[in-house]
Amino acid sequence: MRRPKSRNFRKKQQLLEEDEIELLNSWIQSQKPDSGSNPMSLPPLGSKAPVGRLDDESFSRYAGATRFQQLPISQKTKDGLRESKYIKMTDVQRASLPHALCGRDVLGAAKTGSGKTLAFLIPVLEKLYRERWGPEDGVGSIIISPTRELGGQLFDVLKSAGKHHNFSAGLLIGGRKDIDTEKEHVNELNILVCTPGRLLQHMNETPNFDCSQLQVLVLDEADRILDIGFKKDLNAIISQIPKRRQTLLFSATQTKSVQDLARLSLKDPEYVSVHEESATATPVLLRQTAMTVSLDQKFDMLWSFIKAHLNAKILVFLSSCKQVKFVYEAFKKLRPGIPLKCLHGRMKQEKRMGIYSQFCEKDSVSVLFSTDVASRGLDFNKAVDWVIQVDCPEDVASYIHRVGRTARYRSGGRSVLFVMPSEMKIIENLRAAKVPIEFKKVNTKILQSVSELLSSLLVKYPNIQHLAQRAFITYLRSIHIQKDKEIFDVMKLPIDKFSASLGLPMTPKIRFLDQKIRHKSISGKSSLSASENFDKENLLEDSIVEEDPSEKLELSDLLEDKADRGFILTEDTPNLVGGKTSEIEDINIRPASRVSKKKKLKINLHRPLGTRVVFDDECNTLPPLAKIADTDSGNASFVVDQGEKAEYYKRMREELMQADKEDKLLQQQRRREKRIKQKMKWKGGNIEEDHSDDLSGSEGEGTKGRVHRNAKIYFDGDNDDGERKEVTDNISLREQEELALKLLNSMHS
Ligand SMILES: Nc1ncnc2c1ncn2[C@@H]1O[C@H](COP(=O)(O)OP(=O)(O)OP(=O)(O)O)[C@@H](O)[C@H]1O
Repeated sequence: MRRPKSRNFRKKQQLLEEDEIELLNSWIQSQKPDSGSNPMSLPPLGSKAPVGRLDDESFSRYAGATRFQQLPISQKTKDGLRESKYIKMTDVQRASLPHALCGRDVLGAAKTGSGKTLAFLIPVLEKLYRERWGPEDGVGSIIISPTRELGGQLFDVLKSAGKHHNFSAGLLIGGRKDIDTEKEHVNELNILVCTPGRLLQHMNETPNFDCSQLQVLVLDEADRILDIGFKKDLNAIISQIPKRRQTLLFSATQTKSVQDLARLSLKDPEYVSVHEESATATPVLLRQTAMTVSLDQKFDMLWSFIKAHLNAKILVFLSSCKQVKFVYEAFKKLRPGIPLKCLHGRMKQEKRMGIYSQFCEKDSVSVLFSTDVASRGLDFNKAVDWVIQVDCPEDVASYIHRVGRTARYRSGGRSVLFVMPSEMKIIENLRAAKVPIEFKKVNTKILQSVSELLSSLLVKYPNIQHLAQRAFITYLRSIHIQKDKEIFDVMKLPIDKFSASLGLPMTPKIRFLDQKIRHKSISGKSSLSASENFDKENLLEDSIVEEDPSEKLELSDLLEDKADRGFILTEDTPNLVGGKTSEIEDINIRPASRVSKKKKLKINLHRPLGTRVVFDDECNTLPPLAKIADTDSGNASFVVDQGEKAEYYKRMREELMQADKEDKLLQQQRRREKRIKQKMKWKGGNIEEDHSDDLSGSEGEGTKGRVHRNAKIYFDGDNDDGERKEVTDNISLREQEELALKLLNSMHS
């Protein structure tokens, strides 16, 4: 704990601060274009030297500034930075800080991991400091992040760089239960780090929420926040904050859309793009590889990769929550020999944060399966060795952010992109965007097939089978809804093979695809049926693999080099099992003989001829029990026992027959009850109406009397004809006679 400072000390400190603020303010004033001095002039866009010609004398001493200590910023910020080990500025910090400190709007673009966070946090702290912002002034700055995890990370950096300031700051992100406590205190906060949804919630629900004094608005990952997904929220937020403010937008893939900038009412923004002229759009120390992997081999490839990199920290991107859940749960059961984790938007917030911080731990090796929630901004303590993109990113920007989770700030990293033959256009796009990606063919021979293990697992664990079905559907849907149809065409996918590769006993029905196929054949674009179409694609894929001479060359290269057998990449793969022969043996590499892909696909086929497919109540297929996995014993092993299989079928059939019988009985029972109810109703209603007739005493009074005399009175008007008939038929003759007698009696009396 700090000892309370004496009054004299505090006074002295205050005077010093006042002097400092005066000095900083006069410096800022001198940078204004109409101040008579030359405005600070920065190099043209994309210049390699971030801070170049600075004509103004008062500013010249900052021209060559390379360290934070040399900047015209408060001692408190300097101390915070020094203690957090931030000494030298990065390019983007050197280029943008002078502008941002002068109060200008900035559009900052720089590669992933290049230090953009401090480039906007320092100006926030400085602006509020110079304005002598205090608790009574309320919200002075809002920093918006697209994801909760990134919000948390920004908040941590803010806390460490700004620890000597007296501002109050809060992290407002969705999924937190303590919204009421937040509402009580949000007006006392000076700096809000938030996600758009939560901020808007406070704007709409928190009484007296006031940000009318806002000084600085920051959008981290600006292009993401400005895109369609956040459009409504962001527009609503912007409409509630003052127009007179400083706005800082940062991203590795910055927006240049005039419309976006107009939405934010930027004033002559400075576009600071320090790497625009760089030879590559991605970090220099990032080595990027792409390889063709057919859809049905993706999981084999992923499994083989993980098994070959048991000492690495690997981040794996998949396209949907369902994919992530399935791969995580299934691989966990198969125990690859490395801790597995998963992160997606459907998880509870505490769990999400817990997983995120566990994965950040420096020395732990693990695999994190994630959706794009982890694709932007997250630093993971600079500790990720590999980024694997199992599913193709939706565009180049998304690719750049995903791979940017490794090779951050002076550290190296590697990435692998699995591309399906139908998605090859993405490689062209990436190269056009200056992404240096090396293309490698896969050595399918050294792939370990996981599909067989999966199909056994699905038999044993119905919940995983359900996850597999969901993963299958959502993956196809994710492709179906992609905008870039040149890359993503669901009709080109080997759907049956994909289903088999997930271990599913048969391909689930895909409604949206059926419609698409029907539409296609009606419009005459294709005379092929769906399966014919897919078969054609499959054949195409096979022929590509079989006939490519370059692949043959690489295969033989690989086979000669034993160190590379652990995995698929040629040349140097630093995180390979690395010469540890015992581990290489553990990997259980397939024999090196050339197995044609077609043959392999046959092995993957999960529905042998003559297998009966059994459906459950919800029309899901029940597993045919091709194999039973004994995964609990640690290593997944197979028991391919015919007797056991037959026993399984018998049991299944008996269970189904029993269920059918029970269903029929239940149905009968329900019908009977309904009949009785209706009869009772009629009888009760009749007596009641008789009584009412008695009371009215007049024949013509009310319809009820008339209805009684009508022969077809017995049934509820809501029932349909079919049901009426059924009930009529079921009233016995005796009952009808009784009824007629009753009616006659009532008429006579
Ligand atoms: N001046 C600096 N000196 C030392 N380390 C720094 C400096 N600036 C940033 N870093 C470190 O570099 C890493 C990346 O920084 P940051 O997260 O700000 O990058 P970014 O450009 O925002 O990346 P992304 O585009 O992925 O969001 C962090 O670990 C951060 O602590």
